[in-house]
Amino acid sequence: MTLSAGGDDPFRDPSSAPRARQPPDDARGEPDVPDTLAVGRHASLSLGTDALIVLEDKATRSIPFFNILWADHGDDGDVTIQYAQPAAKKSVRPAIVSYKLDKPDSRLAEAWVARLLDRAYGPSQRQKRIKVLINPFGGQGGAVKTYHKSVAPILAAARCELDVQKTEHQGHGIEIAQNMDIDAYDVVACCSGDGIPHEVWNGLAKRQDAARALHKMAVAQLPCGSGNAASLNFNGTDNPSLAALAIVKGLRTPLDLSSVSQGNDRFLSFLSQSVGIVAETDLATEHLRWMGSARFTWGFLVRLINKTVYPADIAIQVEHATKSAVRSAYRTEASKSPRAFDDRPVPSSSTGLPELKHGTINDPLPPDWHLVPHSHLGNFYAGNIAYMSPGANFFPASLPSDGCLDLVRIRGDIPRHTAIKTLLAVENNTFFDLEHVDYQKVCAYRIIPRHQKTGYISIDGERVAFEPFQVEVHRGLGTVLSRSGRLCEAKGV
Ligand SMILES: Nc1ncnc2c1ncn2[C@@H]1O[C@H](COP(=O)(O)OP(=O)(O)OP(=O)(O)O)[C@@H](O)[C@H]1O
Repeated sequence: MTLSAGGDDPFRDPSSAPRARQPPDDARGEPDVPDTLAVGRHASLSLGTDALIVLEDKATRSIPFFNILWADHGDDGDVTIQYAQPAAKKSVRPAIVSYKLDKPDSRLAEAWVARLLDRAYGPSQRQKRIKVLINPFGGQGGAVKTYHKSVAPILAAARCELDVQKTEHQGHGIEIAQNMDIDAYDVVACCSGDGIPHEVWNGLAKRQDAARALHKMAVAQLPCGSGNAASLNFNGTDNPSLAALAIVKGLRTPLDLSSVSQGNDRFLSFLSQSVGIVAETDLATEHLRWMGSARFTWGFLVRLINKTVYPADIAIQVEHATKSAVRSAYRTEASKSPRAFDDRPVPSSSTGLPELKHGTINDPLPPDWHLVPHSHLGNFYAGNIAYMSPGANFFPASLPSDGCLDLVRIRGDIPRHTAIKTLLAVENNTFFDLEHVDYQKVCAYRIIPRHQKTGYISIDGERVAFEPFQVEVHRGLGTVLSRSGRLCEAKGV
């Protein structure tokens, strides 16, 4: 490769080019720090546009700033950089480069390391204080091993403060979140499936200071379960080591949470609510676990081919009724630049959960709502975020904090070939535009199943009673860490 001496070219040969210098930042009183550190006769470290350029013996390699976990300098001026190095099977593992400055200068090393960390973290909080919850029974039961092998080394290299606890029984995540010291941590990271994040949000919701706790505590997932939608959407991966890196670099992001009112209960949902084919496929195929993810496809096909219908009466508060309105709402948000800071006001410690604007399922239907019979309903599926499972971007227009759920309704009596086309369209990202897929943005609804004694209702992937329920969205009530600060890591519309 020919090395040029161009000013901004990250691949320039620093030994032959004049050192590029950043103007001093008078406001912060930073010394004049060069982009490039000479660390040997034929070696240098340069701050490029998006990456650290390591030149050694005329060979260059670049380490994206996103992958830089930490950097340190010693009194003698040596510099040590820890980063997440790509490894097999789309994963990363920590690696180190360590160099001595040509001329020991600990002030220069300190200032350069500070600049490197600024580039590496941007507005993301460094050295996050993380409460790690590990569900030893999540997924195939490998969460403890996965944590120690793939996750902990990344978090430790990034100098995160870690407090690790295993969940010991069902509902333990609720208890832990309900009683935790929210000022001692920045993040609760769940080494689990989607079940523990669901529990954590519900535990935070039970506190006297629910609004503050849900605002303060970012809930993240280190994917170790059978359903890992939270990580797919916010970390952009279901690989545990890459998810750890995404959490290290994640930006605080407001997330809508919905209240579900059923019987005399009120609880929070962060992911989805489904009645009909998706709920039944998810929950009634446990005995086919040996099939792996094929169990969903199989369960789906059987019900599609039988043209199963799930009649219900439904009342909806619609926010965007047509696909063009939904698309335009999505594009307006997606065109904004990444959100660097969480600009929501911090709720006081005496603020609990928001009041229900539309009452509970036991209250009369609000006066402006209308129950509409859906006698041929096949699929009622409300989603808060895009991916429901790998390759299943069911809600491509979803926005984490638009105050809406994306609601999909499909009739159960559509022709079989159309139904199969629908299934394939989810994987091909053409689902949204299918004519027979009704897709709206809604802020509240009530659904009452009819003419069925038993059946399946899934809230965030967990089975609840087969009874009427009502849902209302609370805009930006919860907090996650995401890569963009405002969107899911999914192809939009
Ligand atoms: N030590 C434990 N023993 C039994 N159950 C537990 C334990 N810790 C957590 N759980 C329960 O495990 C359930 C599932 O958790 P999680 O989402 O992590 O795993 P999963 O494999 O994705 O789930 P699923 O079994 O729903 O597919 C949660 O309801 C949680 O309460």
